Amino acid sequence: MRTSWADSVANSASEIAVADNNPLPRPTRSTYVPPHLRNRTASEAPTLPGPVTDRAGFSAAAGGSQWPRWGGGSGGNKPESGRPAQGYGYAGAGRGGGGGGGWNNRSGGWDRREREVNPFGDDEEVDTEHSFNEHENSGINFDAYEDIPVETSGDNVPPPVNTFAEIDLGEVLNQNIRRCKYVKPTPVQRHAIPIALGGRDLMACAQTGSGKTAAFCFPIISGIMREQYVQRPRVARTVYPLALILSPTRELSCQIHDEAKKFSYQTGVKVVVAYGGAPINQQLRELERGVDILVATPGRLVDLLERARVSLQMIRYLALDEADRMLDMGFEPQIRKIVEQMDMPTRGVRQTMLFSATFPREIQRLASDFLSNYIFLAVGRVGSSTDLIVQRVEFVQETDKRSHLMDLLHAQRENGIHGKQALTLVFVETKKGADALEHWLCMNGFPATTIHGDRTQQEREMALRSFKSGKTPILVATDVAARGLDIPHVAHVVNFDLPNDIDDYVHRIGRTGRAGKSGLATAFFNEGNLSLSRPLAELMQEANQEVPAWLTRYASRAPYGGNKNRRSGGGRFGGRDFRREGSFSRNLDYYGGGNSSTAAYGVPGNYGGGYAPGVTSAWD
Ligand SMILES: Nc1ncnc2c1ncn2[C@@H]1O[C@H](COP(=O)(O)OP(=O)(O)OP(=O)(O)O)[C@@H](O)[C@H]1O
Repeated sequence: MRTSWADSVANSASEIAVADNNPLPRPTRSTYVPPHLRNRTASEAPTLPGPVTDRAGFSAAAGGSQWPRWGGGSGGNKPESGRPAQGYGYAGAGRGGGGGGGWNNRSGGWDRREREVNPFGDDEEVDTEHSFNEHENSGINFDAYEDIPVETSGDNVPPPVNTFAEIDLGEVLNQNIRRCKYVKPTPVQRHAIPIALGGRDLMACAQTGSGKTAAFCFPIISGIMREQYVQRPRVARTVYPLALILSPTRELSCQIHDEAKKFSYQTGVKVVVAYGGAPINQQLRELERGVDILVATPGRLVDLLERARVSLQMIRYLALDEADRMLDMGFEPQIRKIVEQMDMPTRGVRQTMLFSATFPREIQRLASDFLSNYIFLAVGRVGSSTDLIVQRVEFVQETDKRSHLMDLLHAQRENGIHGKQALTLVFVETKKGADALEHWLCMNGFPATTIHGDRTQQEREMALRSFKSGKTPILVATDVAARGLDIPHVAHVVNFDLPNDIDDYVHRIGRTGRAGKSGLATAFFNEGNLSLSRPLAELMQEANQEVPAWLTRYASRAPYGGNKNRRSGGGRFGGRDFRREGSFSRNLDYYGGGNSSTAAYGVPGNYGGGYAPGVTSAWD
């Protein structure tokens, strides 16, 4: 019988208790000793593993742990891959080999830990059992993700886990996970975390709001915690982060930074963010205080690299969030520069993880340049939207859009369907259009603010704060707010102007219906959106939405557009790992509900190439 994520939530505390007392063979786990209590002898610091040929990667290890314990002590073995794979448990976390080295070689040592601001705002000890039983996320429909089909392809795919307790990320990180009230891993976390802990490169595609941030943050933080002895070069004013997380927008980088700070609280792992539009000196000062994980937007990072204030020489982990956006025409040259033309260890030496809710095949092909013997993971159909979001499409002529929006907002206000705190995010195509609509809404008694690339960073951040707090419950945005932003209580996303690309639509509507909550998305469609009619109708159908008859008629007449080759094999489970076009080995794993996945990876590319002109304007 399948165990659902939701059902398991209720039982998690007991599962964890059982896991802790389980007499069955399980990975042996030495007691985790916080870094500040460890013996700090610098003599045994290993250097960065040298480049390797292709890695054999994951293999079973004898002796209780399913995976080899390369991340362990100075006497431990290294993986063939040349970089550490992490087994269950700490295997001594490097201490067994004879004392160990310093905590990396950060200046400032442990004392800073004492001054670390508590990002949870709780200063009491976290009571494990109580915390796991607490349902802060009450109202979250954890079942919602259970019927999602999961596909993995690649060699020797590490098996998924069902609970955080099975993974053993380390007690401090576990405690932070409990503080976040994450009781069970989401499906993408169940699969991606073991893959990443196994040292494997990963291309992961999972629906919006399904917990991808933690899926890449946990293994990185845990990995850095294990690698206590990395000796970093000492070059005045240059810092050497061990992990780099790149994202396309400033706001998203800030959000990932905030999340990563929470997850790494009291682990000794330092997270710093660098993004454009904010004073660089302040960011430089932060960097100088020490950095293990650098979260950055590409533009600001290139600046820091060119000033030689950051070196990528010690990077062990590279994560690209919204990876398909990062590799599209707007960003690809910058990403290539950062990854291939600076001093970052080559693929195969570093571990590379790419995450997004959408992964057009042509972008997958590009992305494979950055990956080595990687595993492809798809949770749900690539580029699909979650059926937690009720999608409506209304035929509205350009000239009627404002009054139509007004009707929606009035109805929403009167019905109070979504409660007092309901926030509405309205997407428009241009920056000027955003300003004009915001002004008009305010004039008509609807407090609104706006976020787009022509606003200063300060204005952007203020707008976001004002929206989040409910002070201005309507945010008019360009695509700068389309990806990644996790804003609680967004009940309604309105596509006032539809995007040209269906993937952009998927990300936009994904600002609601997150973490198992439901949401509403309304789109205004007219003849100007013809090319989107077919992919939109298909997407809605796949997400079990009601497709208006008029949209079906438009779709049947429309040329195939609005789609960057997302859907190739047809059917719900078609269109996956682009390597399956060849005879790549694969492994399919279902949580039920999925249709047969054996559909051929059909039709060859009809990649239209590129994004609509102007969409990069708001990106960093
Ligand atoms: N295991 C978990 N249990 C409960 N909530 C979780 C869990 N993992 C993540 N979340 C919450 O789910 C929400 C969405 O997570 P996240 O922002 O990582 O989604 P995402 O998949 O990256 O979405 P997007 O594709 O839009 O970037 C966040 O509020 C996060 O705190």
